[in-house]
Amino acid sequence: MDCSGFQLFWWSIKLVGLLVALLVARGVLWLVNLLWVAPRFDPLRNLPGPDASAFHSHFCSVNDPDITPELYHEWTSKLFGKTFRYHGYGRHDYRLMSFDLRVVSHVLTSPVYQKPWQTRAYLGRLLGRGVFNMEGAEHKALRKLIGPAFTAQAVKGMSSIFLQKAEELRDRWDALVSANGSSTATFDVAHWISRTTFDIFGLSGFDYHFNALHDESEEVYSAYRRMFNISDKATHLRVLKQLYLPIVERIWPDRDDKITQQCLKTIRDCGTGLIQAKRETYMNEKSDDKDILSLLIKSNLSTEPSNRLSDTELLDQLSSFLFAGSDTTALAITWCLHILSHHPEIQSRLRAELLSSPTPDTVTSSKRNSICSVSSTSSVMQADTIDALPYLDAVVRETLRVSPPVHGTVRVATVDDLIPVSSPVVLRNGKIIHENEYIRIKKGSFVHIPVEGLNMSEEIWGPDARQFNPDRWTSLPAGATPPSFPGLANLMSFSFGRASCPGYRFALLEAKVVIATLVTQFVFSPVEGIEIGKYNSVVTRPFVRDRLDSEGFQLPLRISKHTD
Ligand code: HEM
Repeated sequence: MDCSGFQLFWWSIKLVGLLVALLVARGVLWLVNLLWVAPRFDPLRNLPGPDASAFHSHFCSVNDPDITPELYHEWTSKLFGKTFRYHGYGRHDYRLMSFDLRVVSHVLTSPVYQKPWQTRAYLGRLLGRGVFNMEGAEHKALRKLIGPAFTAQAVKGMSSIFLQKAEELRDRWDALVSANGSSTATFDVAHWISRTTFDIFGLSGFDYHFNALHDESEEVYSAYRRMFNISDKATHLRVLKQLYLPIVERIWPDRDDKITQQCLKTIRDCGTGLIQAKRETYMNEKSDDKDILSLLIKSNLSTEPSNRLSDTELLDQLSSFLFAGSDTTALAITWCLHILSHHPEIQSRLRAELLSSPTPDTVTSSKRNSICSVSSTSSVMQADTIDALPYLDAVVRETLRVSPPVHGTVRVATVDDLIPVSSPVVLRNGKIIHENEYIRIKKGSFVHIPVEGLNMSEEIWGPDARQFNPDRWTSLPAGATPPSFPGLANLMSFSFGRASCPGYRFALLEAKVVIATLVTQFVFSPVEGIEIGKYNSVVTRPFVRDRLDSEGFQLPLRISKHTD
């Protein structure tokens, strides 16, 4: 190497060194700002709340269903009041949590608060440009477009599917219970109910037969199931990799990434064909199909062409509804049977109401094969009868109150904001924020909405808030009724505001129909020698204590035929 070549080499080394040093310095500055500087100016710092050491997180506590009812009670009524902050990923990470409905309403209704980009990006990988992935004007337009698919009328139009599948499940269980000449059997009801709600959504969502109750090998069903299972079991590290290093998944996909891609392809191939066929039928015959996809296609075609969704986007909505509505409703039904098994007197009273209610002629199965062919007034009447039963309604709502399938949700402030409070907040420096004054929150701060906590707040529901008592629904305290309590269906379980659950009527009717069909036929009791625990991921699932790792999520129950 001659002298000038050596100098060039030497300068290159220096330049690279300088760049590395600058990058390291930037990283160090970023860390110093994140861990020490920014937290000092975070207005949430002054709020009351539990303390933590440098890398201590309260995530484990606020996500542990074994302790949250007691913990929230202690935090709100004894230690911090209704509005406080806790620590997310360490002491520097202040997060707001509130049981003050004015604060909660502000956060859930103001456009300032959005679903965190992490949630949207993660779900976007699986569900594409679905409703979960959208925010702002785009989200608002989409909610308007999907509205017609979830009206009370539209949901009633699907009731024959709910009845048909509930009866199919009842018959499958009947066979299990009667096997070997017995009249009692013990099995995992959670998985059976999940198969049922998948089937129901296949028919009422896309007019598609998953046939999961019959067997679980249908390819689109398997694709959804495998994909959702992978996402449900994803470790923290895996989620972080997918969010912050998505390129790794593209260049070097692991087994789960490959399976997810295959599943997405299967779903897209089938879904695109379905959408094209439905659209053609609608354009040619103005068909009267009542499944959600048909209603979406109609709504889409009657929207301004510039605002219409593409076929892929339509399919992404359907996948999002399936993701949001299938396991949630299955869990509502599953938790209800679990609770009834522990409250035999409530179970008997419910059964008595169901057996004494007038039922119109049942609809023959052939009429119910596809929602498109259903013109059955009697199934709507039957669903209407079921829907109107007061004790069933109270049992279902009370289950959703004490065991909400979605235990909480999170929003992030997109700009600095002032949040009005209705209960005083005593700051750490002794200053008081009075009613109708504001707490400050800075852009980027996370707000945790404690769905389960609000459902069990003594302040809202009275001193027996943490007990299962369906009778409370005949005379709710003033604080638990509108306008004081804004939750959909009088619960926080479906949230409320801009991104509340559009499927709540669907879920309530589906749950009632399935529970009514099962409880008239069977008696549910707990399995001796095991204890059922709750596990919070995005949803709250049941498991047998000490057997989660070996056997996964399940809810075994002892089921016998009702004979009286
Ligand atoms: C018992 C059953 C159900 C429960 C407990 C439930 C609960 C919820 C909750 C709490 C949210 C708000 C999440 C958030 O704010 O981050 C939500 C959103 C949503 N739910 Fe449900 N849901 C249920 C059933 C359904 C059904 C049956 C469907 C559709 C058929 C559905 C579709 C959706 C959709 C699309 C969203 C997103 C709304 C948006 O982002 O604008 N859900 N659900």
